[in-house]
Amino acid sequence: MPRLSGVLVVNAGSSSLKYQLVDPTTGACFAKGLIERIGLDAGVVHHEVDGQRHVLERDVADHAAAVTQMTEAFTAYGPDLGDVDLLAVGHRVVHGGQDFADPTLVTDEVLATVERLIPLAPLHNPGNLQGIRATQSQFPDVPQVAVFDTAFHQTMPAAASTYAVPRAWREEHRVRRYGFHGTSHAYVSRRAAELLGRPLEELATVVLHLGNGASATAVDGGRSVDTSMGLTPLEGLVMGTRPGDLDPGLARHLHHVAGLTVEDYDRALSKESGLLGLSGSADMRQVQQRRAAGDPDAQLAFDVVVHRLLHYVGGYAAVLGRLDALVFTAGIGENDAQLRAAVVERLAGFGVELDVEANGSGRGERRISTDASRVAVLVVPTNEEWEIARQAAEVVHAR
Ligand SMILES: Nc1ncnc2c1ncn2[C@@H]1O[C@H](COP(=O)(O)OP(=O)(O)O)[C@@H](O)[C@H]1O
Ligand SMILES: CC(=O)OP(=O)(O)O
Ligand SMILES: [Mg+2]
Repeated sequence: MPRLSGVLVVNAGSSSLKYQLVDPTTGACFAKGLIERIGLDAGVVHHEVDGQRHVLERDVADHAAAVTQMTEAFTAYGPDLGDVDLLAVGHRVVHGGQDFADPTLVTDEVLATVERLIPLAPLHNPGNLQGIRATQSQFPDVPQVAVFDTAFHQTMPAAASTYAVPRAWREEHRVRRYGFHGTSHAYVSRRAAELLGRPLEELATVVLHLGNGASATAVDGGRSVDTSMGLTPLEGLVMGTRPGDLDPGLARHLHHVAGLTVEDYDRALSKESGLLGLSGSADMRQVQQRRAAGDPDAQLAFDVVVHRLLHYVGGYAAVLGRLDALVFTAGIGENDAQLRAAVVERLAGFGVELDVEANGSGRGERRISTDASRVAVLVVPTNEEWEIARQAAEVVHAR
């Protein structure tokens, strides 16, 4: 049998680590897994290969232990990584600041920069860093490539990336809008053009990445020109546990009326707001179940989510000056037909027309607007792992 060759993609979250062994050319996934509850009691390792799922309970103290569990799962259930030509390990790194506009070969200097940026992505960058260090020691001879969520948005014009705050904040502390989920927005906007059979260069697209974290991006000719997340992944849309846009006066108000510290405030906005704060559940499936049962809090949560989405879709159509395609992706965007319908039906006055059947019963990549619709509405499942593998392989080939 010919030896397998692929890129190992590692996406380390705050308490989880997702991995995939991917063919960077075709996107074929040879095996994938998820390690949950890192640093908590009763960790769980899920490994999926050849359509079979293996679930193991293991204590996983930290991300270094998770990388060891990952390689053990490959050895136990296949494919054995010792028999694979590993072209690279590709890492999702959430915050790259303004230092990285492209995927980058990991060096000590790159790691120092990712570490320096921890205060801007405290939920994400620490796990990313530990994941890289652990795979470096497990696979010392394999090139490690960092693929940044922020990179795709480095093309935003200054008008979109600048906050109207004092010069010292902007110049000394690099306070500006960076944007996230760039790997997903890049992949999805490119696939959308392919699906429409039109050159990416001529399309004006709004991509709605709606997962646990959520963001909207205005893409003009394949380049990000505005996005809803900012300095940190808290700005913009309503998310599972994050509120998105707020009045900046809120911090002072809560400090005065409730004595909230910066830490209290940050925890509430990172972990206790969004769908969770409004409805009691951070998970959109549960919100929908409660809403169907007549729960008014779940209904309000849904309405707030839709209202904020409309605000961004309309704003970005104006920023782009036209709109060819509106694209839904990630867990909610790909699976929640009711939410898509609620957004698209409110755009009827602009000539956007939902194909109710394609929206409700179709699956996978597809157009969900009628042929008469002035804007093509699409569902494009994201594939951040393939995009990371592709970009990592490009960096390695260019060396
Ligand atoms: N069938 C569905 N209907 C509504 N929401 C769904 C459905 N399937 C998944 N989701 C939602 O998708 C979200 C998770 O999205 P995902 O992209 O997997 O998140 P992440 O990768 O950021 O952890 C959750 O809110 C989940 O409830
Ligand atoms: C940047 C961000 O919010 O990522 P995630 O959706 O994985 O939480
Ligand atoms: Mg995600």
